Amino acid sequence: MSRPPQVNNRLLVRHIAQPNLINCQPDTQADQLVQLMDEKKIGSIVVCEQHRPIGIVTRHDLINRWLEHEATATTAVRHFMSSPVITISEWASVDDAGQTFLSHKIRHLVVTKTSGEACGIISETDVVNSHSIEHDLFMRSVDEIANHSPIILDGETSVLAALTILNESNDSALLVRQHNDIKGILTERDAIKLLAQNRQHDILIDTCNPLRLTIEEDLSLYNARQVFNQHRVQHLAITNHGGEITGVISYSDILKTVENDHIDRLRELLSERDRALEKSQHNLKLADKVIEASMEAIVICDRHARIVRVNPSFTEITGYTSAEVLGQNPNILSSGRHRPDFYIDMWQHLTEQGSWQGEIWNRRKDGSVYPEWLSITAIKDEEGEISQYASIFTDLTEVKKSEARIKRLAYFDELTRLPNRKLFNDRLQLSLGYAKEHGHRVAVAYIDVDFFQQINDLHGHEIGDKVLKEIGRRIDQQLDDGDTVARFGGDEFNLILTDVDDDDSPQISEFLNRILSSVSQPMLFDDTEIKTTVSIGVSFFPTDADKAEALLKCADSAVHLAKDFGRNSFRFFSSEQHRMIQSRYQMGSDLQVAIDNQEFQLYYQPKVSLKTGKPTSCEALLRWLHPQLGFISPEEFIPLAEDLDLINRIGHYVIEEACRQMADWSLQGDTVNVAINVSAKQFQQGDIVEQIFAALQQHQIPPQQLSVELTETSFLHCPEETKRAINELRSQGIQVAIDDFGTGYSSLSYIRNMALDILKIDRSFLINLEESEVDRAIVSSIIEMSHVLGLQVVAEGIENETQLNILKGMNCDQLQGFLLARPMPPEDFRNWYHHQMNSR
Ligand SMILES: Nc1nc2c(ncn2[C@@H]2O[C@H](COP(=O)(O)O[C@H]3[C@@H](O)[C@H](n4cnc5c(=O)[nH]c(N)nc54)O[C@@H]3COP(=O)(O)O)[C@@H](O)[C@H]2O)c(=O)[nH]1
Repeated sequence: MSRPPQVNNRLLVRHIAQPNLINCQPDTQADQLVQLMDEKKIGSIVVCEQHRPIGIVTRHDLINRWLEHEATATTAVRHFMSSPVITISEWASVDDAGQTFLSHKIRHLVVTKTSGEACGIISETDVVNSHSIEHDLFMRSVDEIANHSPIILDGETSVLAALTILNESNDSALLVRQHNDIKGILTERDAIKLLAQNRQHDILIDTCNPLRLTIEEDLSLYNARQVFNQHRVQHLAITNHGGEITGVISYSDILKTVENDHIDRLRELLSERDRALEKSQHNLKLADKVIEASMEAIVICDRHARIVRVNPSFTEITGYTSAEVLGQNPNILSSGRHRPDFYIDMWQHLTEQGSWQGEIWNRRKDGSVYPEWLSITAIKDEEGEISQYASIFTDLTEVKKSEARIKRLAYFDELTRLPNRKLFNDRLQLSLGYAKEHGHRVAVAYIDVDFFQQINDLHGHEIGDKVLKEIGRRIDQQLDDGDTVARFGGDEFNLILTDVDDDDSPQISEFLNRILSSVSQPMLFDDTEIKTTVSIGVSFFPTDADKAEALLKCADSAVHLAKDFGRNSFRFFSSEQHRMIQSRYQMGSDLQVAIDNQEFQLYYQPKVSLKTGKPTSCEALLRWLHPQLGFISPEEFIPLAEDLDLINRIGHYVIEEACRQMADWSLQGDTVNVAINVSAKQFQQGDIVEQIFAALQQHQIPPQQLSVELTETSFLHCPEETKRAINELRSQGIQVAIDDFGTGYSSLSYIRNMALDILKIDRSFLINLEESEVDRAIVSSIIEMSHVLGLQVVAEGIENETQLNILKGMNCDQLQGFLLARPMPPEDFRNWYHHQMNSR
């Protein structure tokens, strides 16, 4: 049989128990017990059956029994013993024994072996004596605890009567008086002796036990105890300083006193223990709640790494219920992603350092692998041995997703999921580095969506976004491994092509044609069909540039070439373009100077009525006389001025000069109506209307003499501002014309909404008027529809009589073109005008 664990440094019952247990059989008679108790001078006898305690009889029980049932001295003890017997294991602590005494209100405990056999007895006194009570005994005097009102009986009292009185009282001794003096003492032990001698009936108490020994009442209990031990007595009478008997003190009173103190201390100890227990139970409950409610998964394992507890978050994360994992090793969660070394290191660290934490991949019940942040702590017991492992982990799946998203945002375009500018640049640098090392070529393409703004304006941004995504997808589909398509934002896409043979190889042209063809296929979003195209500009490393930024600039400039070519096409960057770019930069700075130096002039080109053949008005056309380069076409510098935000200053000159010229002609007696061109960007500035009204006012020109020509792009880029400006201009009598009709979006609904006066058909429709039936049909329709909308129609770019005759048949209102007159300086125009007005 294994020995119960020894409680460290704690006194055990077996250390203080009296081992020679006096016991008897259950059928032992009462009178035999009295003999035994008297003979052994003991206070109690244990009744055993097959060595197991089944009852107990004390001195007090026996006297009581004797007095009540005198005639039954032969009664077997089983009939009056106290049963069952409260026992205590020899391995229990003395404190536990003290607690048992208290809780059962008894004075003796039978000590048993682990087998249950009785092996000794322990009294409350033994427990008290086991503690260091000397100090307490010193601190108290006999006077403090003595019984100062003892039972005092006359010496003539019979023993039987005295015992009856004693038995009925709580006292264990009484004093005997003779002639007013205390002469003797009668105790329970004396009673047992008398019972044993069967003399209780025939004698008086004055003969029992003469008083031989007294102690003074101010004696310390420590000294009193020594007297008791020295004389082997249980009771003593006490005296005051005058030698007068003042009370009785018993040995057990002394012990009881200390015992009471001890019990008080024990009680305090117990209640402290209760409080601690309550607190720890409370803490346990709290810990329990925390574990249950924790958002983090918690796993508790025993010393053998077997799972003994998991919380609901564990089940939520792993999919395993508590019942499925209890008793299992946590390696049931292993994902297989870590090498065995990983786990070996982890356990080694855990054992040596007491904890481990880190990121680990585990597998859920459904087989999916997930990342978690795991902290394991080894918990040690009182002996310092690892008794448990507590693991806490959080699912990092969402964190990883966020990290991936942040990474994606940093390197990828959110809308199309294609690489963004940053990633594109990184990859381009890498590609160029590699190409330099190995003598390879790299192509960079700049892809711009044609008329994307119109898609947004017409169908809304949601569809616009879908179109961009689809274009990105279609381009991506055409790429080989190692190539990159990126979106920098807006409607721009960029390509890196790494496997390029030659700058103008059919291979790259075929590839670019595939992109053009793929993008131009119709797209269907819900019920909306969208058709769009792209323009592509391409530059090559190392031919065009050897740096990433320069290559992108070259591709950007080539895309303009593709757009000029009519869009839905690609163009390679050329050295001619390179020169043009250079000259464009130069022109930009020259333009600034031109504004300051007033290098501009206005030329005037007449418009003639088809019916009368007489001039109706003229169009003011801007000329820049460059000091070195001579005349520069507005087609060249107006877009540049728009790009450089110089158009407003230039436009202001045009308004001012046209009005000044009208005033000048007016002074000379000619009222000439003039049309000025207004760029879409001028509407964005916001004060175009004010500028016009101010100039008219300043030069005293009636508004009806002025008309404004604007292109369709003004409606597209800033429809609200344009509409407001048009309404204000028209409200003052200024006519508004839509220029170059047919080259842009050609929407008649715009024209109706904008409330215009004049529509100018672009000259591109007139070039092939004679040969092209389609063009004739288009022009004729435009004229007809314009008339329905109440608009005057001007056909521009008339260069020959055939065009003139065809337009006459179409009922066009006015004509403009080289056939009639080229744009002229003001003086020439005036001469021409006079000539025309005066001719027949
Ligand atoms: N925002 C401003 N734009 C202006 C201004 N002045 C001119 N422009 C625009 O520049 C473009 C080119 O103008 P220009 O070089 O002056 O060419 C005009 C005519 O010379 C040309 N034209 C006229 N008749 C014929 C012809 O029979 N054949 C032929 N090949 N060309 C011809 O057309 C231009 C006038 O076109 P339009 O304005 O569309 O009526 C041009 O777009 C101008 O609008 C300015 O001050 N501000």
